[in-house]
Amino acid sequence: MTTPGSFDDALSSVPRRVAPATGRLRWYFGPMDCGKSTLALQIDHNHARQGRHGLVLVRHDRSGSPQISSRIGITRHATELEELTDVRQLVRERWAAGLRVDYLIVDEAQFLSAPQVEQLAELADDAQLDVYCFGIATDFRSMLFPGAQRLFELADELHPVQVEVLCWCGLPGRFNARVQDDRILREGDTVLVADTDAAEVRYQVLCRKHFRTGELDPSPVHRGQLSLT
Ligand SMILES: Nc1ncnc2c1ncn2[C@@H]1O[C@H](COP(=O)(O)OP(=O)(O)O)[C@@H](O)[C@H]1O
Ligand SMILES: Cc1cn([C@H]2C[C@H](O)[C@@H](COP(=O)(O)O)O2)c(=O)[nH]c1=O
Repeated sequence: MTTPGSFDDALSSVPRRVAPATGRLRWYFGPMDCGKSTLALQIDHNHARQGRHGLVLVRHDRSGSPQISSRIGITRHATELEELTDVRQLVRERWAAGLRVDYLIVDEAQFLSAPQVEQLAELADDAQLDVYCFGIATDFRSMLFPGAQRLFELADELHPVQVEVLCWCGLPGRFNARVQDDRILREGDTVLVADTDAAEVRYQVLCRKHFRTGELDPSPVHRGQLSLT
């Protein structure tokens, strides 16, 4: 017996999954450039290869397009999440069209609102979807993004992404500094979509000491600005 309008009710008309889902909410986090989008695309590929059906979601990809783009060169179309998108509704629409949803991939998940993260937790619990979220934990001021904070609070699994991004001094970098005219910006909007090699405002991953002191690379050869010849 299912309650009309519930996930169980909506699920009853949907074809069975090929492989069992675990219904877990997973949060993969790390600084810019550590390989999160690459990992998101790899996980999607591995699930799809086994006949599982995923919904690939993104909020504010750097490319400006609704896609997940990895700097290693692979991209995949994704559904853009707007500020007020109800993720449960997106899944219900798939079910209503007779499509299966086994897992969700969400890139740039730091930009989600707290209610959207709660919706993902509900989908994991009540519809047993496997939910994989990827994003940076802290902003240019080293404060948690609201979406990241809610993920730390709610996720079943926390996964720091293993690839180290090095500060110019050689220490592992964890802080995403926002840089303009070779100075670290300490004030501004939380959301400013840009890349680590952008022209005007860019981001640079630093260790805590150099994030704190504001010291940027003293030898710009590391950023390809000097010729060695
Ligand atoms: N040509 C390349 N060969 C090997 N690794 C690369 C290449 N270009 C970029 N990368 C690696 O890709 C990673 C960035 O991946 P990406 O998924 O875009 O990161 P994130 O989503 O965490 O910002 C960096 O760790 C970088 O070392
Ligand atoms: C620190 C910080 C970052 N952003 C933006 C910049 C990029 O567009 C993304 C992170 O992308 P990546 O895939 O992890 O490289 O976030 C921002 O808007 N505000 C910030 O404070």
